[in-house]
Amino acid sequence: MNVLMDIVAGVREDVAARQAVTPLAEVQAAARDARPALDALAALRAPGVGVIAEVKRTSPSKGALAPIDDPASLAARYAAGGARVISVLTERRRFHGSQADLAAVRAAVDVPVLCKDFVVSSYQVHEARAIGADVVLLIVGALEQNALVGLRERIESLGMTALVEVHTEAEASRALEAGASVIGVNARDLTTLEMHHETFERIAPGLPTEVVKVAASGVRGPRDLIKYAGAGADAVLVGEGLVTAPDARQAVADLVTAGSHPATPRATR
Ligand SMILES: O=P(O)(O)OC[C@@H](O)[C@@H](O)c1c[nH]c2ccccc12
Repeated sequence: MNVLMDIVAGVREDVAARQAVTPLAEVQAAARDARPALDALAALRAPGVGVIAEVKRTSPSKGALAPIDDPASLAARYAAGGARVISVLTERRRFHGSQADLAAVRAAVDVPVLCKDFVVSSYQVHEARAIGADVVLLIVGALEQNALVGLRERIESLGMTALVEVHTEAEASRALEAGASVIGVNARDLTTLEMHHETFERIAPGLPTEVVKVAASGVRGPRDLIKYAGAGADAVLVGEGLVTAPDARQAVADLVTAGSHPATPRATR
């Protein structure tokens, strides 16, 4: 079994356990009561290369990255540095995240918050909305095409934005066919956990201009952001490089500065 399928199997078990405690109707009601979602699409389309800063404790490839005792305060530092969106890993088994982390972050910042998980059911989409998520990740490689389309529609019908993640050209075609307006290209192959640094440069030029393009994984500093910007990135998604930085606010600010420099492609567009 590949890593992605293994993670998804665990997620399905966790979702079934939660659903046995809290039925869908209850989560749907909570989603309806939540404060309306923020417009992440507009935030990502603003001039300059956007920084999506991630709250990430652990990863399956690297193990423990940083002990994050207070996700809300980390997120507040990211926001102070100019992060356009805050991503929160909510997956429990491999990433040691939780929905409580996202709820805490949501309460601490006023920028859009991304629920970073392995979403395979509409139950999870309603959960994400109920805890205040504005953006939900969908991983093409984890979903059949009809599920991808249905989940994308569900996310948008709740006023949220879907960030549709791909790692290959074939997945990018599926994302477009599913109507994605924001596509993330992950440099890491989630089935093997290998990094392929050239993935974004290969795939992004084939995407329509109106699609918001996010480069994910492996961004350690301004040089990487500038490289991705040159290949057409509208935003970069950064986890490890920020959670391990001595000063998270400064580390985000350095990326934001690089992304708004007049010489950086996309800075003035
Ligand atoms: O820590 P990094 O190398 O900056 O990567 C962040 C992000 O791209 C990574 O966390 C990620 C990208 N896609 C995912 C899907 C699920 C879980 C995690 C991810």
